Amino acid sequence: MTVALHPSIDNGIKQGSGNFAGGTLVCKCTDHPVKVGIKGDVAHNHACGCTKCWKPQGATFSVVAVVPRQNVTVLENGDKLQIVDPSAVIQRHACKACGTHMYGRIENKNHPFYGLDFIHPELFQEQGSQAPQFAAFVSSVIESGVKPEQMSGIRSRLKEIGLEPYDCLSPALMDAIATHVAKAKAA
Ligand SMILES: N[C@@H](CCC(=O)N[C@@H](CSCO)C(=O)NCC(=O)O)C(=O)O
Ligand SMILES: [Zn+2]
Ligand SMILES: [Zn+2]
Repeated sequence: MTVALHPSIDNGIKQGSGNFAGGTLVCKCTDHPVKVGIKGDVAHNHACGCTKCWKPQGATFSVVAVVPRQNVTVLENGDKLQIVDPSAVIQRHACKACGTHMYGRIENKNHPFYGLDFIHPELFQEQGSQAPQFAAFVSSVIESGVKPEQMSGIRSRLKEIGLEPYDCLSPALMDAIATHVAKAKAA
């Protein structure tokens, strides 16, 4: 049986259009859904195995990407949003009614990723945003109950669909973090 990762990638990765102009993220509520507008395409889209990122029912991974924070606007029913964990680095604004995370914001101005918000592209009403590029925090799925002996099958399946598995972030993002830290130390 094929390992289930996340419904938006289990049947293969659908490539983005390359010219996605942005769209609207919609939560799972049938009544008064929260709507968040996103300008432009997402970047660094990835499957994330960490325990903190929102996953749809039954999924082992989340699919999460970043956008500049100035490109994110709450359009409708923002009164339903609440911060899941105010002490987390990424403050995830979730719908109180259905639990869907609409955007995650970093408020610490010294953080390497300050200025970027984390969003879940599967919530776009529109098609064509950037496809997932890699898988991050893969070993962390064990913290959500996956058995260590299942990891080999999970990593193989990620590679099969074209997502290189990493146990932290991708080399490009880890390099960006290290560059930020090195510059801060030098200053
Ligand atoms: N093993 C932990 C890892 C959690 C973690 O560090 N997650 C990352 C990636 S989230 C999107 O890629 C992170 O930056 N978290 C900061 C935060 O969540 O505030 C676990 O699984 O919980
Ligand atoms: Zn909702
Ligand atoms: Zn995560």
